[in-house]
Amino acid sequence: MSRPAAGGAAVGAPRGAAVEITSVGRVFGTGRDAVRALEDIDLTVADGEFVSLIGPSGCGKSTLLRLVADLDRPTSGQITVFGRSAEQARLAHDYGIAFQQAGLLPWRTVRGNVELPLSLHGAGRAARARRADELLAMVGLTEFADSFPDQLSGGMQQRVAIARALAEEPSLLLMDEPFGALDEMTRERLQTELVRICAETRAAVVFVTHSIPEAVYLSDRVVVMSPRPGRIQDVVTIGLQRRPGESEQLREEDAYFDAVRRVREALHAGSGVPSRGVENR
Ligand SMILES: Nc1ncnc2c1ncn2[C@@H]1O[C@H](COP(=O)(O)OP(=O)(O)OP(=O)(O)O)[C@@H](O)[C@H]1O
Repeated sequence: MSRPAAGGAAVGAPRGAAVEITSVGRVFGTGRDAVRALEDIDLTVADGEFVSLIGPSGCGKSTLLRLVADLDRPTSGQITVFGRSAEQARLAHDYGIAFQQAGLLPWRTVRGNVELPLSLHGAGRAARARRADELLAMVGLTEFADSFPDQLSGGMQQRVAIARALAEEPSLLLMDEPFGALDEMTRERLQTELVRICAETRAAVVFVTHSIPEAVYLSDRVVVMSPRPGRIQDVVTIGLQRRPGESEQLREEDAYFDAVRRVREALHAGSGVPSRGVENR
C-alpha cells in the first residue's frame, strides 16, 4: 500500500486529487450492437472526499467505478488516481475495493481473506492477526474467523469483503453497492462505521448505490447520472455537519431530510417526472 505519510503528502510529490476523470466515454461492442455506456464524464474527487454515484439501473455507475479501478479501460478520455494512471494506481495498490460480488477466495478462511492484502505486502503474522481481529470485530464476524466463505450468507460474505477492502486503510476506497445485500440494521451500522473509518483514515471514497438516504448519509457530494448513455446530470453538495461519535443523529436532522429531497429532485429532473422545489438547490 502506497499510503502517504500522515500530513497528507506523499514523499516528494503533492498528493493532488484522489480521482480525476476527464472527458471519459465507454462504448461496449461495435457497429449496430454498440452500447454507449458512458459519455463525456468529467469528475474530480478530492483527497478525503466521499462521493456517491446514483442513477437509474444501467446508467453506467459500475462501469465508471471499474474504469477507475482499472478493471476496464475507457474508450475515450483519461482517468488519474492520485496523479497516476489508473493502471499505475492499481499496481501500487492505491485503493481498496468492495464490489457487489464479494469476490472472496473460497479456499481461504474468513480470516485468511481479510489478511490477504496484508500478507501480499509483507505484514508480519502478529500484525496481520491483530488487524484481522479488529476488522472482523468491526463487521461483527469474530465468531466466523475460521469459517470458509461458502459457510456464510451473502451479506456476511459482503462484510468480509468490506473488512478486506479496509485492511490497509487505503487512501481511496471504491465501493459498488457494498451494503446492498444487507439487512437494514446491519446496513446502518456499517454505514456509521464507514463514516467513522473515513474520518479516521481520511480516505476518499467513490461509492455506488441505489439508495438516496444512504448516499446522503455518507457523502460530501452525490453525483446524479442520467439514463444511458450515462452522463453526469447533476452534482448535489450535501454539506451535513458530521460530528465524531454523533453521526447516527444525522438521520433525524432537518438538514438530512432536506438533502434527501434535493437528491430525489435531481434524480427526477432527469426522468421527466415533474419535481417541485428544485430552485432551492
Ligand atoms: N462488459 C460489457 N459488455 C457489454 N455491455 C456492458 C458491459 N458492461 C456493462 N455493459 C452495459 O453498459 C451499461 C451500463 O452498465 P452498468 O453495469 O455500468 O450500469 P449500472 O448503472 O451500474 O447498473 P445497475 O444499477 O443496474 O447495477 C448497461 O447497458 C450494460 O448492459
